[in-house]
Amino acid sequence: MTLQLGEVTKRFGSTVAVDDLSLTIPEKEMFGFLGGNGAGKTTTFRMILGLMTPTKGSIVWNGETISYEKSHIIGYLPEERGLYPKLKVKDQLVYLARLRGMDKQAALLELDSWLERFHIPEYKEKKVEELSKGNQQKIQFISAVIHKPELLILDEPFSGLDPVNVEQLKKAVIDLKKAGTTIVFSSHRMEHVEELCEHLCILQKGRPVVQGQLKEIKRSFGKKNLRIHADFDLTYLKELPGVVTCKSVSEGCELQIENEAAASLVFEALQGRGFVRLFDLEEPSLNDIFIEKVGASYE
Ligand SMILES: Nc1ncnc2c1ncn2[C@@H]1O[C@H](COP(=O)(O)OP(=O)(O)OP(=O)(O)O)[C@@H](O)[C@H]1O
Repeated sequence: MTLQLGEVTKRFGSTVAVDDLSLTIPEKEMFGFLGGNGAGKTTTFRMILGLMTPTKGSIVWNGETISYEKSHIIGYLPEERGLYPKLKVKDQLVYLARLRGMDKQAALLELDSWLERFHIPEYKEKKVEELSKGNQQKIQFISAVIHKPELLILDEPFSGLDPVNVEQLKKAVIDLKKAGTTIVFSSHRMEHVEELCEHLCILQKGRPVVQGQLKEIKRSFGKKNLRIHADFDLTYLKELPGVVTCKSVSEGCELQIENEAAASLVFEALQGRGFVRLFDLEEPSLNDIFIEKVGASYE
């Protein structure tokens, strides 16, 4: 049950929001869908949901073209939250669950279990407008998952939450994945994507600039980070072959290097100079990759 986008394009007048995008999202996986502001993420989500028709291309779930009629198999947490402020949590969630084919009793049971899980059972009888922003977001999350969708789309699910609530929601998302839900989520927080996703795509102006398995993306980036803490001046290291950048930090420096051979050269160059407290070679972070691939277009 993969989700396949084939050469999808969406134009708004002269703006090309999504440009010939082909993607395969593996089933039962968590897929990171990234990009700077205006890259085309939300537009892609709306097309997957059948809320917008692509100008060109196909979107296929489980071998069938996706349409609005299939919305009961999809769960969606939109970036712009959209609950009715005056309605009680219980009435609102039961209503939304029934729209997606659940009966009232099943919806209430599921709602109770989610409210318990998020430690907010007392909010069931409250109006949405009486809840804090973070708790409204939890309710909106429940509305996206109450009907146990096969495919879950989360647009910036962690924005606006405090660290404890981020962890709670992350755990819920991980459990849904373990239970077999295919999840696509967007985030501007690279560390969340690194933690949760095996595959990802970074969009820029509607086109993928990076796509594939996170491990492979990191390996093929062609640069690594080297952290050195030492009791002597390290600025001479920036002249060595294979050293791309050298940033001084309070305890030493952080180098971007081309490969492991460059790390060996740096290691040799440190010998006999003084005490080295840390020499740590790391894969590039997703943040490094994002900034290099997408950052250039901001300049
Ligand atoms: N309904 C619309 N009418 C006209 N242009 C639109 C419409 N929706 C989106 N766009 C344009 O399409 C492009 C992609 O927007 P989109 O909202 O998909 O980006 P995004 O990646 O979700 O951005 P962000 O991270 O800021 O939420 C932008 O240039 C936006 O202005």
